[in-house]
Amino acid sequence: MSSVWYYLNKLRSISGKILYINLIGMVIISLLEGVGILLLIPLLEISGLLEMNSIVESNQLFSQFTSLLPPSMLLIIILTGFLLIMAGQHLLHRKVSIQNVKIQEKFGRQIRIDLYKSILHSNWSFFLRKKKSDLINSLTTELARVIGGVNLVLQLTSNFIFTVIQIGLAFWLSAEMTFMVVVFGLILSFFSKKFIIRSKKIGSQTSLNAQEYLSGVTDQFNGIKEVKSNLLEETHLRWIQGLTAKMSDEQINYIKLTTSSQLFYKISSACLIVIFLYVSLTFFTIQKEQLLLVILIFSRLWPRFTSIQTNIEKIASTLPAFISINDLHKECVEATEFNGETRYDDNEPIKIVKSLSCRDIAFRYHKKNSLFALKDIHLTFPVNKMSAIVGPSGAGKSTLIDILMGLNRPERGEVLIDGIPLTANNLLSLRKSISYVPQDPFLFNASIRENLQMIQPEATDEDIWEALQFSSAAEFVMNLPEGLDTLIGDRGIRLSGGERQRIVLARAILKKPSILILDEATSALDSENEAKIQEAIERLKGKMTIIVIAHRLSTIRNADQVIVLDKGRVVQAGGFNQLANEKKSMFSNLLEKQMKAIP
Ligand SMILES: Nc1ncnc2c1ncn2[C@@H]1O[C@H](COP(=O)(O)OP(=O)(O)OP(=O)(O)O)[C@@H](O)[C@H]1O
Repeated sequence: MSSVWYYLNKLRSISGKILYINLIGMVIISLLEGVGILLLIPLLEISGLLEMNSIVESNQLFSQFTSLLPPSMLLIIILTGFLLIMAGQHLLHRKVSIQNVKIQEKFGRQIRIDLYKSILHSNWSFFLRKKKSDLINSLTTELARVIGGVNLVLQLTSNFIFTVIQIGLAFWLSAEMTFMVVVFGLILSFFSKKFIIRSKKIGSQTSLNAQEYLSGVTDQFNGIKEVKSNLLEETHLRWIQGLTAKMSDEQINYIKLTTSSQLFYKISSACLIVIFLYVSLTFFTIQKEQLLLVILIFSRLWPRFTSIQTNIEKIASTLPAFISINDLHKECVEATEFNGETRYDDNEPIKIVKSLSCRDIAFRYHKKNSLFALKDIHLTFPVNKMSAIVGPSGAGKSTLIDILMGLNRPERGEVLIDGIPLTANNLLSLRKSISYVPQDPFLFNASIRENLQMIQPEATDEDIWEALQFSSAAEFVMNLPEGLDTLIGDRGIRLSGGERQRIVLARAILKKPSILILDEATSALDSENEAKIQEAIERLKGKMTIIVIAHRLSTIRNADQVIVLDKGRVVQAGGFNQLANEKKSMFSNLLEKQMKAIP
């Protein structure tokens, strides 16, 4: 329940005093409804159906009131009063309902933003641990269940207020009878605990199924080429048939559960009325007028008991979503990269004067696992020089880059910027001065211009064309149907791997970084384009610090230094020719293999 309290508190702080005003509105609506029913008393008296003075002592109030009115006007006055009270109640009800939706929307929007923000601000190791589809599921399905759950709590509160007021009115009419019904209601709610527990269990299953569904569908569409080329359609169809059957069963079980709890309540209410009538007529010599009124009130009250029960069951089924969203939120807070006051715009890019370096760095992805992805790393990346990192697959090249960018924190040792350790204080500034081109470049579903301006919103067309020219992308962009305004990605035209890489490179250059990091940036290029990018990088040399991860050693011939990694350690470092001449070394081996591979 602590997760529910957490979100109720949030609701309170997000909505402010309007929440309490609305709760008071609900109380007034319930009171007006009660008064409306009480007005039936003088009506029934006038109609001669009942003799009201005989009902309860408190009704003498009505008699005193009605005796003040002229008898000929009595019916009209009471009917007008009834009409005004009902109209007032419905008008207020409308206002409160609209206000409720406003409160719910504001709350829903705010917690969506808060969760999204805390996910975005989490550190890189959080993203390495988490499945993308689970995060999407949390931000969509689970969050919607939490918002729905909070709305249910609001409904429960209004039901509760209504019920308490109605009980109060019923007490006024007959304390013994009301006491009996309330005791009966409490006994029933004790027995209906098992429905609530089962609801929570079904709710947990709902969460698991939704997670499995989204994760499976995302994986399969991401790998649709493998699915089609390996004829895996049938296997995946069987998976979805199995999972959807499980989801249907779970929904049917939930409906069975809620309908049986309602059945339980309805049969119990029939029993209650029978017992009530029997006890009243046999032991309490109750008058028929009083009986009629109490039945009138309880016929309105009892459905409220049932809906309180249904509300609690529904809330129980959303509890697992509350717990999972709350846990995710806590995990994000623990994994926050920067503290809450950090303003992204306030940090200027860092100006490196001498070098970026690593001092005695060691890093493991899993602390329990003794395997070090990097160990004993002492390196210096001189400013405005080009450094290349090479090594076999799994050597730790990408891990080293992630540490340099401050995405991963070393377990031992530190990254130094001109001798100053990289900490949370200068991390943002460092990131602002870096442009990174990943192995698998990502482009948004937008035009080429938007994709480039995303990183540098104030870039002019001239800047964009210059960057495209630089990355050898200008020619093919010019030939696209709408030039810079051509849509790319899923909804636009498809670009080849090489074209995508050149656009992403142009985007990186547009930022005018002081450090350019290229992770296999030329891997998807043909030799002609690769040569063009080589020329471009040559042009950049001396203007910015360039760090390149390269598999194709031909691309790093002109690097100022080459660092060779193997099994997480630096095994060689020096100039290209110097390393190539070190016989029987890792570098000369790699070089030899590549020479042989070229026909
Ligand atoms: N998220 C991760 N969780 C656990 N281990 C990881 C993770 N990422 C990488 N590793 C491990 O760390 C080691 C270094 O991986 P890294 O990706 O840095 O190598 P690499 O030299 O960049 O390889 P490649 O050239 O194939 O991209 C490998 O043993 C790899 O299995």
